Order: sequence, then structure tokens, then C-alpha cells
Amino acid sequence: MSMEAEPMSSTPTAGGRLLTLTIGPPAAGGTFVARHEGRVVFVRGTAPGETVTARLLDDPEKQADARFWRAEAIDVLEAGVDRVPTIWEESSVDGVGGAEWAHIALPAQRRIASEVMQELLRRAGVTSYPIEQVQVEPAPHDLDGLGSRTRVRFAVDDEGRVGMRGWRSHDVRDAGENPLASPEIRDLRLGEWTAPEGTEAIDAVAPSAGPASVVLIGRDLDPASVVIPESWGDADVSVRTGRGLVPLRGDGLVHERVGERLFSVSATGFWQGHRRAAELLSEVVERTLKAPHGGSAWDLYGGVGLFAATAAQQVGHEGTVITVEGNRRASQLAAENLEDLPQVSTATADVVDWVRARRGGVDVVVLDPPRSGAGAELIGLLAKSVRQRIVYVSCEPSTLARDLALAEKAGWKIVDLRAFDLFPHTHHVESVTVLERA
Ligand SMILES: C[S@@+](CC[C@H](N)C(=O)[O-])C[C@H]1O[C@@H](n2cnc3c(N)ncnc32)[C@H](O)[C@@H]1O
Repeated sequence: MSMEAEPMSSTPTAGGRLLTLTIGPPAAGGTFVARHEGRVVFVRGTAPGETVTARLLDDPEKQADARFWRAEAIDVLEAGVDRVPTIWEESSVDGVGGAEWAHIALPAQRRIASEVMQELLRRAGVTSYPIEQVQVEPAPHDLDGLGSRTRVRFAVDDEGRVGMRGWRSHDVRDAGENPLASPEIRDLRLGEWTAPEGTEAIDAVAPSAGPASVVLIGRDLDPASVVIPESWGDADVSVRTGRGLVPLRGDGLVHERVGERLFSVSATGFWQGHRRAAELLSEVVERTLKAPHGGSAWDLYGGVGLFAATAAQQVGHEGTVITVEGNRRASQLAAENLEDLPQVSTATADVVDWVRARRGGVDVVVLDPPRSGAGAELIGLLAKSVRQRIVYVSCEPSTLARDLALAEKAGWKIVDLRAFDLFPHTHHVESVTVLERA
């Protein structure tokens, strides 16, 4: 497979010209590669093997020297074998972003995502693991990927209409029923509501314990202007202005249950988005971290303490776990969530600064960085200071591949790599990689 990676940084300029394109392999950002007169065109809304009419998103005159153009398929002339009727009409041409593979059969989405991930690992130069074994697995009991998102960010236009943003666009578009959102979020019927002046976005959350949450976000939004509609039922409601979070109903927190443990999370804070993700990932971390009883563990990019709880069970009361998180509120909540585990302490810090300043090593580390990944300095520091095992939870295969290649050069090998479809109907992949000293 010859996969090209669509650069994420450049913004499309006004295009509009129509091209007939034959679609080739997937690119790394959810689009597919076609060629027009030798130039690469990254096409959205299509699938391998199709022939489509595509509308250029770039202006061919202004972008005459560009290495590549972007386009959106507006008509399918010859459908590929993987095409199915879309599960979300409003995410089609000129529609909302966040479901760029809604027209591709779910097993084919996972096959394509596996091919992309394998190619990224190959290109990065990863050698210590049989790359062809990397296959994106569904989350347990997730048959169709629908209703799985427990966190949805809605956008609001100047008239107060609530929708979602277009693909790589600031336009606010009608999101319709949003079949990917949890039923509790769909039941809020936000698309039928008119938001008060000054609302820029709305975060809706359907936690696994307790009521749903709605947070209206606007720098200058006046909390007194919010009239809570009946359709929100018993949902908690807050307003986040430039001055912070103002709860109108509830305390600005949501609650998540994983096994026997309850975690409090800020209503706008990070928590794994797929309904099954927190439980699945903590089970995989539990099986693979193998922190020694009485030993030491670090939970880097720890959020509100999800993986620190797992590590704490393994090291027991005689061991130590330090969870490091940059967001002050999340770090405070981690301390509260895990206060019954005296072996856990929290550090509010930038992970790289914290690890750099640390004296002495550690037995095992679990890290779960944002999409930018761990990076060269952190991988170098961990390669020296971790004695037994590193478990790397990643939501971005391209930065993971880069970091794994760096770890191999620093004397580590991959002993397990599992990938999961925790963002169905998109190209995003979550994974857990286990590294040991080579
Ligand atoms: C993908 S989330 C993982 C959170 C947690 N492991 C979980 O599963 O709930 C990444 C976390 O890293 C934090 N973060 C991002 N950059 C950071 C940095 N440079 N130093 C410390 N924490 C950071 C974010 O605030 C976020 O909570």
C-alpha cells in the first residue's frame, strides 16, 4: 500500500472546480488519495476503489504550485464495495464534521484504519513487533457504533441556532439527530433550542452515573439570561464564561463509574468519550501494566486518576503511585477520587518538566498523552528511568508510531499492541502498546 499522509496544517482556500477522480488508498487524516494530472488530491466522503465527482476545496489558480489539493466527493459515479447508505445524513457533503466514514461499512472502516496504522508504524521504522498483527478491534458489545459518544460539543451561530461545525470549517450546520451521540444527549434536543445571546458552544455529557450535563460556553455569556428548557429534564446545567464555571443546577461535576469506583470529573474536563472506553482501557492497562506488589508506578497525563486507580491496586499499600496531570482542577479531582488509596499521590505539573526533575527511577509507567504524543525528550527520559515496563495509551497513531520508533532506538521493544475502534464512523483509533527493555 502506498499511503500518503494529508498534512493537517494548511487551510483550504475557496475552491469549487469539479474533477472526476478515481480513488486510491487511505490517507492518515480520514481522507483518501486520488491523483489529478500527477498532483495528489486528498478526497473526503469517498472510499477506496470509487470513481467520484469531487469539488475542489482549494482554488487551483491560487494553489497552482501546491503539492496537493483537497476535495470533497459530491457525487458517486461508481461506488466501491465498502460503501453503505450513510448512518448520518447531516454528515454528508456540506454537512457536519466528526463522522467522515459514516458511509463506509463498519468492518471496512476497521480494516482501513488497521491498514493506515500498520503503514504509519512501517514508515516510522518500527521493527520489534509483527506490524501485520495490528488490527483495530471493536469495543465490547459495540455492534453498530451508534449511540456511543458520551461527550458532544455543539456549536452555536450568531442567531443562537445549535448545530455542529462543518468538516475543517467554522460554519455551524444542522446536526439532525446525531446518531452517534448517547441517547441521553439526543434526548436533550439541543438542535431545537435557541441559545441565549453570547453562547458560542455547548458541551453535553452523558456520564455513566448520575444525570446528564449541559454547559453553555461563552466568554461574555450572562448566566442570568439562561432559561432551562423542559426537554433537559433533570440534567445539570452550568455556564462557562471568561471568569470560570458557574453551576446553575448541580455542582459543575459529572460522575463516572468504572467497576466499583466512582470518579468525579469537571463537566468540561477530560474523560474517555466512548461509552465503553474507560472500562475497556482500564482492563487492558490492568492486564498489561503488571506493577510489582510493593513497587512504584507513574501515571503520566493522568486526568482524574483512571489508570492510577488500577496501578494502586497492583502495588498495594506498601507501594507508591504518582499521577501527574497539567490541569489543576483535574489533578485536584484525582486527589479526591483516590483519597482512599494512601499509596497514590498527585502532582500538578507539565509531564516533561516533572519527569526531567525527578531523581531515581520507577518500576512501571502508564502514559496517556494528548494527540501530540509523548515526544522525543519524554521517550528519552523514560527509556532511562523506567526499570520494567511502559504502557502507552494513545489516541493518535501517527505520533504513537514516531514515539515507538524512538523507544526502540533507546533500547526498548514492543511486546503487545492492541488497537480499538473507540471513535466509530471516524478514522480515529485508540491503542495500548506495551514496551519492555530489549
Ligand atoms: C488523553 S487525556 C488522558 C487522561 C486520563 N489518562 C484518562 O484516561 O482519563 C490527556 C490528559 O493529559 C493532560 N495534559 C495534556 N498535556 C499535558 C502536559 N504537557 N503535562 C501534563 N498533563 C497534560 C490533559 O489535561 C488530559 O487530562
